Amino acid sequence: MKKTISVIGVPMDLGQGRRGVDMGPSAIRYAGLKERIQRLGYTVKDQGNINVPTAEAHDIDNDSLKYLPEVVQVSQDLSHKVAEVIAKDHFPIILGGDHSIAIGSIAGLATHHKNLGVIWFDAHADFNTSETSPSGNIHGMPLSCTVGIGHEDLTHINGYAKKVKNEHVVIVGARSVDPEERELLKQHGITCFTMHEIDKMGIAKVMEEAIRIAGEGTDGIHLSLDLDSIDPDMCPGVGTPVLGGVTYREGHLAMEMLYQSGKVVSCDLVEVNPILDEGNKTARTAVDLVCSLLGESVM
Ligand SMILES: NC(=[NH2+])NCCC[C@H](N)C(=O)O
Ligand SMILES: [Mn+2]
Ligand SMILES: [Mn+2]
Repeated sequence: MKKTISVIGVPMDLGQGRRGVDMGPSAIRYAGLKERIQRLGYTVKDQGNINVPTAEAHDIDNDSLKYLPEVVQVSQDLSHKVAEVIAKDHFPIILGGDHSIAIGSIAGLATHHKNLGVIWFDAHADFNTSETSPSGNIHGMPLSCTVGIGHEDLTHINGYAKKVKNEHVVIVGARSVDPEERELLKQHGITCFTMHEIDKMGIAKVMEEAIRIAGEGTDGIHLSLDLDSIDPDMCPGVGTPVLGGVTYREGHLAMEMLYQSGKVVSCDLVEVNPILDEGNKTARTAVDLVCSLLGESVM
């Protein structure tokens, strides 16, 4: 029996500065997400969207943690929704929105998975705190929050910090890390496979290692897939594009290997911004990749 997939939309744009990423859930749905996954033999339940406050209706009170109270509220609501579908043994696919939503998705997963592994597929490390962030944008901070570093309101969703152990977190695809963020990663022992390692070792070896780090001794892997990990030629519709990314085929091989591991319990698809896109190409790539994650191209 294949698991039921629960789709949860989070039209969040408060974690970064560019407008349009709030339309990510619509763009990914429009690219045929539900139909494509159903064709693979899964039952798909769309849970609709989490309510997100409108940027124009709120002021920024703190320039080093922009829209903090609003992001905290959405994280809490999303966490509840994810916990609810996980309790039914569904596989959640959470549609962003900017990457700050991963704070809520991982908090929700952690209610059930006491020892979760996380693969953070991203051009960035998203390991800043308000002290190291050059922008004050919370989408640059969700991974540090998840391991318990950062502002208490963000780290303590559901009343406790450290949803994931440092040794079970791995970043893949990084090529734009801020200097102090790099120091924090080292200090906290987070494994990071940059594009340099992918070029040298090959994506297959990198994924083998990543699956071992996030999968061994854990009760499941959460894939947090930032579409800016993929090269801008296939994913131009993202707020913070960085040249020299993961190719389309490397991305698919990574997803196929994750499927074969049998360890993945959930995923985020984040940072799709249709205003910056070319004919919904980025959302279509997101759907293609998630289909590989769910076994589309493995015989
Ligand atoms: N999820 C993302 N796209 N994050 C980009 C973060 C960019 C930069 N490191 C910052 O902290 O502002
Ligand atoms: Mn990110
Ligand atoms: Mn990114």
